[in-house]
Amino acid sequence: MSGAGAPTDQAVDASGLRLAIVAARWHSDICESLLARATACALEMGVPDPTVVRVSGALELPVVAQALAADHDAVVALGVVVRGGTPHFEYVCDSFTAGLTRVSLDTGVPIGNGVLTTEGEKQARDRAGLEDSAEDKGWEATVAALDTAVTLRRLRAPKRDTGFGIGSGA
Ligand SMILES: Nc1c(NC[C@H](O)[C@H](O)[C@H](O)CO)[nH]c(=O)[nH]c1=O
Ligand SMILES: CC(=O)[C@@H](O)COP(=O)(O)O
Repeated sequence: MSGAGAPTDQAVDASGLRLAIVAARWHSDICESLLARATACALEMGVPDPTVVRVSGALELPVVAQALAADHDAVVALGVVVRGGTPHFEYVCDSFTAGLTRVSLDTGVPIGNGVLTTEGEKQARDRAGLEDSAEDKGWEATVAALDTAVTLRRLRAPKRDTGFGIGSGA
């Protein structure tokens, strides 16, 4: 069953965080649903005003995600890649996936991957958070990115001086 084992009911207080969403235009009706669900999730998690930009296809997602990471605390990448009749599907999927991971590690900014990679349109629609979809990958990618950003904010916060360190005279 698709989505089995995914975390459920994740709630994140991401208020104050800067979020950007970059969405591809291929299979546009499905992409629009991914984008609507990502923005709805952002609002629910305390981020009512994410930056939203569009690119042509999945291959263009990493370079724009990299630019957005320069001044945002989290980025969500959305798109739909459906297998066609040539090996191009494999190259597109390998390229954008490796690209988004590299951007995240290079910049230290979480990149939520909400790009559907499917054998056909039905599988994509079933994961796009539509009325009759079984899964909501736009929402999931946004929760994951914001949850990670909140964790990083906590890890990177200056450590409080408890006054019990060496030489504190305590
Ligand atoms: N076939 C799909 C593509 N292909 C286009 C590439 O992503 C890229 O825009 C092009 O090769 C020019 O660099 N993109 C998708 O997002 N979804 C597809 O199904
Ligand atoms: C993922 C793709 O690039 C694919 O949709 C393109 O279709 P084809 O492999 O038939 O050119």
